[in-house]
Amino acid sequence: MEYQWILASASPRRRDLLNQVGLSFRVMPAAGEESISKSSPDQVVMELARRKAEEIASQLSDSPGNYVIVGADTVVVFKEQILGKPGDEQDAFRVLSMLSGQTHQVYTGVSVILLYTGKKQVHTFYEAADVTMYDISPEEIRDYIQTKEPMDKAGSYGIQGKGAVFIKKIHGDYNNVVGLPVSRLYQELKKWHPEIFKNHCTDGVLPL
Ligand SMILES: Cc1cn([C@H]2C[C@H](O)[C@@H](COP(=O)(O)OP(=O)(O)OP(=O)(O)O)O2)c(=O)[nH]c1=O
Repeated sequence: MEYQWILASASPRRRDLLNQVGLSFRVMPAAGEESISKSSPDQVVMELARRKAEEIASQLSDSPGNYVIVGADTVVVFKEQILGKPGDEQDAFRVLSMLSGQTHQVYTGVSVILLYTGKKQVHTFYEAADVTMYDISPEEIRDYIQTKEPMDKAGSYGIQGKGAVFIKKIHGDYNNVVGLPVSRLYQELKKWHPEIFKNHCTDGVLPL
């Protein structure tokens, strides 16, 4: 069976990560209703990821063909607070001051919807990692915010960008912090529906 892969995300980082592993896919960003009632971080990221994938699945439900739709959501968690993207620069300053010198968690939820021959199947999981930051001075935080890099990122930093200079150590999957745990995604899908990789790898390396 032939599948078309769809990344239900506007995140350039997620697009880069899927490209990195050689998948061929189309991007269809979901508007994503990101408000959610109070819940644990793992439930929050799985629910938000599922909503993004569901939104695109409903747009494609009348289109002929078979689809693999991938949605994801990333949050930072510190002392039981769930931190998404900063509301403004002041908020980014507050968040980075809080994370300075501390260890926080990054949760990414991933939801995959398979649409085939009129059927729908959903598989959702999450991955978490610990990230420890060096002390960051108020001046460094101000300079970093000037770069604008924090503004579209959960926890107000990008480990893959200039924010790398603040990272002391990480325990877990680096790509999970960037926004998509591609190895876990691959391992989950290989178990769930190995045939969906067929003919979808730009270089023929993936399975297989
Ligand atoms: C912690 C961290 C997050 N992020 C990013 C990943 C996500 O893109 C973003 C969290 O916001 P999300 O709402 O997960 O994703 P998004 O709005 O960018 O894209 P979409 O909803 O369309 O899928 O934070 C980094 O790029 N680097 C980091 O180190």
